[in-house]
Amino acid sequence: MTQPRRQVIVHDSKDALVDSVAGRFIAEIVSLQSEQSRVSVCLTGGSVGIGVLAAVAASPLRNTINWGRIDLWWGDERWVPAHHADRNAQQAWDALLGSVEVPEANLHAFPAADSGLTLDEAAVKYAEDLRSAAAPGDDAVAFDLLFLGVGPDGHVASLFPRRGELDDAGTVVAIRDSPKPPPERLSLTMPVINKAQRVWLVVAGQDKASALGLALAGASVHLVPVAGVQGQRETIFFVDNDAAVDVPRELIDGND
Ligand SMILES: O=C(O)[C@H](O)[C@@H](O)[C@H](O)[C@H](O)COP(=O)(O)O
Repeated sequence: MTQPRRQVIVHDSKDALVDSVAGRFIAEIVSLQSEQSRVSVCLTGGSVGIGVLAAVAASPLRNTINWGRIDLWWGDERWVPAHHADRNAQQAWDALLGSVEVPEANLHAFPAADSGLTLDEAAVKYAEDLRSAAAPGDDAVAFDLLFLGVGPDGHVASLFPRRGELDDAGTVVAIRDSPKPPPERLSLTMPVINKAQRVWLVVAGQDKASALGLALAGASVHLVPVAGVQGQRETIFFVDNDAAVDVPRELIDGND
């Protein structure tokens, strides 16, 4: 098996980044749908991840994607009611999913805080959903494409530095006392993130520069969780100029 590809692509601004990634996303999904009957995509929360979805919605090419043949999952979720403004799935619906013909059955959102489940039961339920959609013998879906945002502390999904969840060998974890509000969340684990064929990280802002620079210079996953991210085929960091200031120059693949 060839070595997984890692790229850092720098954009002049956050707006340029989300527009470019939206275009690449549409092209990638159309290409994948020409090769396979269904495509699985794992979405992220965060302003840049949601910005990409809004840019997809604004694209005249958005319906070149066959929304009937794409399964959408989430990398993490805030433990809030189903239609709460802070909910990643609600933000994705508002930004894009409410504007395209994606069947309800294709949306695999985490249970919400008003689902009647406890936080721990919700984690178990999502793990069961991942397992039932996985290849035979596998414990979770191997996503064709998984998006991640990155926090100023290097967190991805809801996996934060120096926390036990980083070493969890399961598939879904319940998060309490999250450093990023709200305090209770649900998250995929690092093994499930890294099972994805393609991982696209979307990172903007000066406040991310240090964590990104540390991660790309080889810091440990416990210090900056983004350091532990590695897709099976590719890992692409889409960053704006502000977030790229501490990235070793030799790692930058040019500007989009
Ligand atoms: O639920 C969440 O909050 C996100 O999943 C989180 O991991 C986010 O992606 C990062 O905090 C980056 O957020 P920004 O893109 O807004 O910087």
